[in-house]
Amino acid sequence: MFPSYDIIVVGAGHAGCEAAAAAANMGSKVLLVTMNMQTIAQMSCNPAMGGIAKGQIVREIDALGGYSGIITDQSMIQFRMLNRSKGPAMWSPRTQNDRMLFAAKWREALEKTPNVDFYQDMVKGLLVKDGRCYGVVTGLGHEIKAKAVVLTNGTFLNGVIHIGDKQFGGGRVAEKAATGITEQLVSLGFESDRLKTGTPPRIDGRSLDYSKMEEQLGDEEIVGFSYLDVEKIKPAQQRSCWITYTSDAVHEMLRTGFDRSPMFQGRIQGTGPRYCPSIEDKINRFAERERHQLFVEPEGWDTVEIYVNGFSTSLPEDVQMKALRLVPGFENCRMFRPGYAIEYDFFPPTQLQFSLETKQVQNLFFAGQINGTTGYEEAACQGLMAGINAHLKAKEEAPFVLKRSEAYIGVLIDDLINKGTEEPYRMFTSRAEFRTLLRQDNADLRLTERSYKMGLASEERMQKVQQKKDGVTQIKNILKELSIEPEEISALLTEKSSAPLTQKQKAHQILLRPGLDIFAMKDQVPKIGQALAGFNKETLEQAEIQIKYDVYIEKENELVKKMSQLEDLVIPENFDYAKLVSLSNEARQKFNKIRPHTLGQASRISGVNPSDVQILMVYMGR
Ligand SMILES: Cc1cc2nc3c(=O)[nH]c(=O)nc-3n(C[C@H](O)[C@H](O)[C@H](O)COP(=O)(O)OP(=O)(O)OC[C@H]3O[C@@H](n4cnc5c(N)ncnc54)[C@H](O)[C@@H]3O)c2cc1C
Repeated sequence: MFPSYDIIVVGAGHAGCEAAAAAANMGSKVLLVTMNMQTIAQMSCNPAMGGIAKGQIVREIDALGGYSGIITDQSMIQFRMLNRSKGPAMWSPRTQNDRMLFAAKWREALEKTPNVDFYQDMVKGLLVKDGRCYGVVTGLGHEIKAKAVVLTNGTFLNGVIHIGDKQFGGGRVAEKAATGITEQLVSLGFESDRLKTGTPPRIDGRSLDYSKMEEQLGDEEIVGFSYLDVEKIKPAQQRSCWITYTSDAVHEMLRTGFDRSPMFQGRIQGTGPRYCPSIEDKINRFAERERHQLFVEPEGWDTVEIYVNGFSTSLPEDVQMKALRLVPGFENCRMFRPGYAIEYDFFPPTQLQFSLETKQVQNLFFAGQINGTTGYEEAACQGLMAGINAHLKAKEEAPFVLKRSEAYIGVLIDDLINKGTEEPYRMFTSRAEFRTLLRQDNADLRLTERSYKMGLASEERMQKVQQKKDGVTQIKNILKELSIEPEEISALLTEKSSAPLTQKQKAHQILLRPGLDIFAMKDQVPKIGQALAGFNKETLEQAEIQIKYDVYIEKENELVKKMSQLEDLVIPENFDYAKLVSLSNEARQKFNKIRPHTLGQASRISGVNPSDVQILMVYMGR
């Protein structure tokens, strides 16, 4: 019934969809097996993409030729560039999306991708022989063969849902849990563990009083995620979000449910996301806080359903409802669906190689929540990388690995593999040491060419990047050569409270002044306006960032060079750590388990001290 495939992707969540698209676009014949084809690219939690650090990841996925950026742009109902008041390293795009449109666009995009076949069934096990995976076995008993398999099971592996004292199996509410895979992998020597996450109740927007809330408008300019020209909504069409707050009364009401809370009664085994806690966790941990902010977010264009961001909970439904009705604007609210918590199996990611192939079983790749991460963006980027690497493995080519200095995706995978995770891992800008280099505005400059050379990013993408690169160089040269007389710019300098020029100065030098920007200079100084006519906004902005932040960028580049010296020191594959008696026990255990490839990698493993690295270095003759 089934031909033999190059790649089988198990699960059509954010990771699975990107994995299937990437492998297929590189030329592999792909089968996407998922339990329910109606839930392809389902947003399990809030209908939003991007945000701090996550926005950078979506831009990187797009730069590499993934679909998440395009689909997010096509389905957004609101756009905001967060952190605009800070330096560009911190700018992070974020969208509110139409949940159903997002999923529909993903399915459409996959159906239009040549080389992707679909099959709806639950994968119950893997075909493994001599330490190599060569296919899957489904619930209906089909054995389907492939050169490599990517597992992206999300929260479905032995998932258990909790609402108050009710508890039932499920991968998401109203969807079955997946069984069989964990048990088989454990029997093959994999370690698995439990994590948990939660989601808030969904409310009927017609029952809310928005006059009691603060309106949160979208930006006046919509930048979007994709570097391609994707048609987006007009700023005026955007839907607003709203802000309201909990209060002491709300907290008191929530506390009445603590005795039936799965979290406080110890009925949930897994660790939850520290940075995205449930409301009961927040009022418990931050008891001194009088109120917590709630974001009231529409779920789409044609629905009245509302997502109450910040009110994730697994308390009993009656308590959820009573507490919500004490929130300003929610006095008469009607509930569509209660909030719930879910716990599920994951596989500590220290069991993976940088390609996301497992160490124990060759040609088997893991991506997404199965690796202990949380978030659509974190899942999608792993899916993309696993899809690329599964394709490369099937073609017997070298893996594609991104360094920490090249992409947030590199930081994420490096963290997972070297540090593992004991709680759901999400990305933050603080996890990246080279933030000035890893900006959302330059992901295309950083990554597209590499992807193009590998056969993933399209010709169109590559041409756009080349144009941008050339344009930036030209703008920088123009500004370096263009002399501005004091009287030509005096009005602008006065307006910006900047000291007047005493003699002519190069435009490049003037742009370095705080408060001055390239667009004002272009608009108000005719000579500059003429010289820069013909460059688009994105290219001008890029040139400005590179000019203004040149010193910081250079500093980070220097640091990258220094750090890469350790990255170049390769540790022999079968290195015997038992020989190094002065290593700490913890370091020896971790080195044996993770088997770092370089001294750089060894230095980043959690529990390894600089002294351990020094011992290694001395032994290796440095
Ligand atoms: C209740 C809940 C709350 C969440 N809250 C947040 C949050 O607040 N913030 C946040 O950032 N993230 C949150 N998440 C996480 C976010 O949804 C996930 O990180 C993201 O969706 C993971 O993507 P994924 O592709 O790894 O898996 P998923 O999106 O879970 O997709 C898994 C896919 O695999 C399929 N599948 C599973 N097992 C099998 C099998 N054996 N055979 C065939 N198909 C299979 C499923 O049908 C599904 O299509 C939440 C998730 C849930 C469920």
